[in-house]
Amino acid sequence: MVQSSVLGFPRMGVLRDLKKANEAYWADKISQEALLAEGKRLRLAHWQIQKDAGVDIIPSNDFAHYDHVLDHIQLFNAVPERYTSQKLSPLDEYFAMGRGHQKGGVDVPALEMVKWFDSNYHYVKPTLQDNQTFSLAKDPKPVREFLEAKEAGFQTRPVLVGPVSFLALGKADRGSSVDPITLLDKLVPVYVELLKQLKAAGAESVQIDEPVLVFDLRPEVKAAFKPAYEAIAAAGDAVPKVIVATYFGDIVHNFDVLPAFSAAAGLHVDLVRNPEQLEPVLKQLGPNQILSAGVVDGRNIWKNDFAKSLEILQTAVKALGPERVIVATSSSLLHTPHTLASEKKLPSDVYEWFSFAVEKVKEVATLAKAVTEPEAVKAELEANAAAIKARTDSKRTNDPAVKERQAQVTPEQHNRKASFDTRYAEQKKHLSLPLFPTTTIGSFPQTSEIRVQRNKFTKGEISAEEYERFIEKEIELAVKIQDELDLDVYVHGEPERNDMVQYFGERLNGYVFTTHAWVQSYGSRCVRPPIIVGDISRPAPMTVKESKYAASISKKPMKGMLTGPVTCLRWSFPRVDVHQSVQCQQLALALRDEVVDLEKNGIYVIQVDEPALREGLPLRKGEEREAYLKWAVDSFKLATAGVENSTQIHSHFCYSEFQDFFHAIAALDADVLSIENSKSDAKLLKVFIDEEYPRHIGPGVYDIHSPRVPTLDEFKQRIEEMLAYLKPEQLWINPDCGLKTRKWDEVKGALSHMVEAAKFFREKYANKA
Ligand SMILES: Nc1nc2c(c(=O)[nH]1)N[C@@H](CNc1ccc(C(=O)N[C@@H](CCC(=O)N[C@@H](CCC(=O)N[C@@H](CCC(=O)O)C(=O)O)C(=O)O)C(=O)O)cc1)CN2
Ligand code: MET
Ligand SMILES: [Zn+2]
Repeated sequence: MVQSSVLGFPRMGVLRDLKKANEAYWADKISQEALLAEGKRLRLAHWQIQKDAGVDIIPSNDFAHYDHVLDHIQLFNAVPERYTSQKLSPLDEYFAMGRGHQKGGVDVPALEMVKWFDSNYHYVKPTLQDNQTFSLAKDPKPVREFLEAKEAGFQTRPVLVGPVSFLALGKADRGSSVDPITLLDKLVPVYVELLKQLKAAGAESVQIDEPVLVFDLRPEVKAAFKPAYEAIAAAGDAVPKVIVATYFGDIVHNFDVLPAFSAAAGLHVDLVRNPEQLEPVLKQLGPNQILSAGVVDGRNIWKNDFAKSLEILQTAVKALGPERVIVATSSSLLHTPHTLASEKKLPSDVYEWFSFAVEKVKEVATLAKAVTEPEAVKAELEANAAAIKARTDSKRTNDPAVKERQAQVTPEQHNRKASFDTRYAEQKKHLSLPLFPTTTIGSFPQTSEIRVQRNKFTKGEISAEEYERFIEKEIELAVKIQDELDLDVYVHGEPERNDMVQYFGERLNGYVFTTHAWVQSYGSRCVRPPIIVGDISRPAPMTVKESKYAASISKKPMKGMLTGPVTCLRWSFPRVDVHQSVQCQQLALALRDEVVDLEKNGIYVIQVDEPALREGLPLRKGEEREAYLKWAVDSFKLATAGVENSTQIHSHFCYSEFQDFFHAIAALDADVLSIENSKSDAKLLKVFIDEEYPRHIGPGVYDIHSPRVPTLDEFKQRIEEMLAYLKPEQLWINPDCGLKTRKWDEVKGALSHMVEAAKFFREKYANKA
């Protein structure tokens, strides 16, 4: 029999229950016991969903209160001393690492959080010391949750982040220089001990995730697999059977690693991203090894094309026999929303095109049956074929006017009228900015009042005029606070936006949106990506009204604020029937019109955010990467190049790992870049000197993910460090990212320190000059 399996299930629950519980706990509104009980309720509910769907292999330990990599930091007692020394409860210590802790005399910042591969999920980076040791936490979470499931009648397969990936995804702590992979021999015994405990608890098999296998690996990392997996194999029957899981790419380029897994029961590969790896992978498997075939996409919301998946599965079954094939999701379903059943407002034709986590779980089970007993699931197969055909034939997808405009795009439209020197001279005259200009990245706190008013407006409980007036009041407040803080370039604060991508999706043709399709982004934060179903165009200006109003009441330059084409694409669920470059160019043309309209309406500083540019970068170096960068950069340029020299284009990136594609960042030709930097080594900025980057840069000086307010000295120290790498006349002073997740008192406290620090350096350098 072909079995079915799920690599991981979303954690939030139908109504973002986990988010609500976590946030209530952080606000001291519920007890630790109540929070843990809610976690348990969600785990049980999610196991039940999978069991009811007929899934054979159900995961455990895929649940996390904040992040699953963070779980492993605690599991291996790899918690930095600055947290352990606080003597917090394990749960509070865990949250302190995730989001910082500034309460009851304790003041520790969060660990660094970065993107999980090429997704919009963020994980907490293992942060390791020169003298790092590991040991197994008491009452290890994977064992506890396995037993919890078992007790409730679910036989599960625990999911673990593999030892090599755990280390390779980590970094040395500030002040340490250890290469994490050199710690492998210290970690492996702990790992083996954990596996033994799982076996003793009754686990027959475990899923060990080694997703780093899809990267180009350093030789040191490659070499780590053999000793790690040999040590596990040496434990023989004392440990469960191991399925090594990879996802988000192909592993063919790392086939020389596979002998390390010769004792593993099987291998999971992503056949949605890379169906072509099937044949070579089949040839690599040992005589008894199982293939877990990831055919149901864990990263999008489109209904599975059963005919296509069955073709892949049949090939696998032909080669291995039904007993050695498992039908699986391509990756964890963490990246998909909970259930389509919650969507009551989708157009009915479109509804049939989608499948969220609950529905995908059923797809996996249906496919597993269909491989050997198609008659048993005949109705499901027919319904699926009909839905796929309906989408292919739908008139929704095609807009000839959009195609026509795309055909007319010229190379010149991608370039500004003059080079940076000329532009900057005009901008300087026009904007009269001081040395070390201060600004923020766009959003100000999305208070619960803002959300409540928006919710009322959406439900029709207040009129459009009332809502508009409310938003104007919020903009007035933002301007007033910026006056008081004495910032140099203002923002309107984005109070009217539910999300920087969803907001634009809701104002563009070619999109549909959901009411409940939340996906975890980090910790308790979720996004509701809009869905691209057809050709995209802009029926009317999207942001002009708010920006114009903000500018009218501001005495300093007001920055217009847009989300760039690549980010709109990546943080939506894109279509799968048209290449992403085509969708991106459509978005770029819509945004180009918006940029020009803002300028026409007196907005002379315009920020076009592209935080997803890096995330979209193909995971491996090579042709695919260069092709992506070409269309991604072109889209940004097409969106922004329609303005006069005197209009200043800013762009924003919330990541600092741009060393490996710096040429693309430079090619954007943005007048000012703001980048996340506060948690990274200022050394990363060296690339700007090395590459003689001529334009202006604002490396973030304030970690906006944490409620913690940095001191004035911390700001000064950070700016001092940056000045070792950047010229004073190049430097802007700003936070890492937008401030929507912060509270006003945190923002006021932090920004007043930030402005004071900027003024300190302004004075210092004025005296020098
Ligand atoms: N798409 C996207 N990806 C991103 C980012 C981003 O900003 N957007 N930023 C980076 C970090 N990620 C982040 C992701 C989410 C949030 C965030 O704050 N999300 C909000 C939801 C934002 C939203 O869509 N809000 C809606 C719905 C708000 C809501 O919960 N309404 C209540 C009703 C109102 C109430 O009573 O509170 C409900 O629906 O139940 C709105 O404001 O209109 C949250 O989790 O709380 C922040 C950062 C990277 N990726
Ligand atoms: C994730 S990047 C966020 C940029 C946006 N302008 C904001 O300030 O929220
Ligand atoms: Zn950002």
